Amino acid sequence: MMIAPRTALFLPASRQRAIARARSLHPDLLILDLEDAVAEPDKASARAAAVAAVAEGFAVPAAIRVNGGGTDWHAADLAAVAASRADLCVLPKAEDAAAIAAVAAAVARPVLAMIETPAGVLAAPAIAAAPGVAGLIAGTNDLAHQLRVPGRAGLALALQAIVLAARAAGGLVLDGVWNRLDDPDGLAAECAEGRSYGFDGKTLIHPDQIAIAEAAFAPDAAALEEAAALVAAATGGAARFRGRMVEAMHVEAARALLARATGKRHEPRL
Ligand SMILES: CC(C)(COP(=O)(O)OP(=O)(O)OC[C@H]1O[C@@H](n2cnc3c(N)ncnc32)[C@H](O)[C@@H]1OP(=O)(O)O)[C@@H](O)C(=O)NCCC(=O)NCCSC(=O)C[C@H](O)C(=O)O
Ligand SMILES: [Mg+2]
Repeated sequence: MMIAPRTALFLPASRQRAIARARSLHPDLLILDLEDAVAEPDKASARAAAVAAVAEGFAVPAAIRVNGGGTDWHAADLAAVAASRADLCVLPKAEDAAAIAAVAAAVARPVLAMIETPAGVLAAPAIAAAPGVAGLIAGTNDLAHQLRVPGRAGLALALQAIVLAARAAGGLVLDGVWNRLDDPDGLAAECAEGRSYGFDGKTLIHPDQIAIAEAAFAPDAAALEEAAALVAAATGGAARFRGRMVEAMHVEAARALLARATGKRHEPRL
């Protein structure tokens, strides 16, 4: 089980300047994209660039998002990831648990499955529990498109189903991207909403978004102080703590919060 990223930055593997810039960035995870961010004529060169980039190394863990099953590039992408030094593979438009297990076996590293179609949402519990799947990512652009909803409000049920499926399988779960590059307040608000749904972190598309999402998903000082006090005071069974009832699950949640806050965020435990 890897420590869940709070911030996962997508970048097109076809953009050398973005790759160069990413070397000095510190999201919890980089995702070099071969799928929708890359135009068809650039697919092969982007694949080679992604493999070269992860071979050179980044300061943080790096994933490669392959093209989906049924596309002309899928098999070559999987072979490239399998032979690469990528920490993770991201599979878009996941819909079938058995196919995803086969992808995880082929790339021989953990897979983050993107849930971004109605069929994917309905299959999310089986996908999250499939062998080799470390967690789920909500693909909100594709999901809104396919559900024919104009905005995030119409995604609420799907987003909560994705969180539910990931948690039931014990995996991590990341929220979708915020497209409006010039609206940091909107990003912060969407991060807060995603956190309230239970997401561990957010996928991002621009370096300027990293600090905003990191702040939104990091536990604040007051929460950490309270968690430490609760763990110290824990006696087992029901108890009064600062005016409220606490039981074992509250102590467990406090311990998890403290562990997450002190975890080495740039070293995934795979
Ligand atoms: C959205 C962008 C195309 C905007 O690009 P641009 O206008 O060039 O940005 P800036 O001029 O503000 O860039 C400033 C410098 O930062 C570098 N940069 C920009 N974006 C990134 C990045 N993501 N990672 C690393 N570095 C980045 C630029 O190169 C500039 O540096 P320099 O060249 O040295 O001056 C662009 O931000 C972008 O391509 N973003 C990522 C797009 C992407 O990966 N999309 C796929 C994932 S989103 C998705 O598909 C989710 C899901 O599937 C769904 O359905 O929702
Ligand atoms: Mg998508």
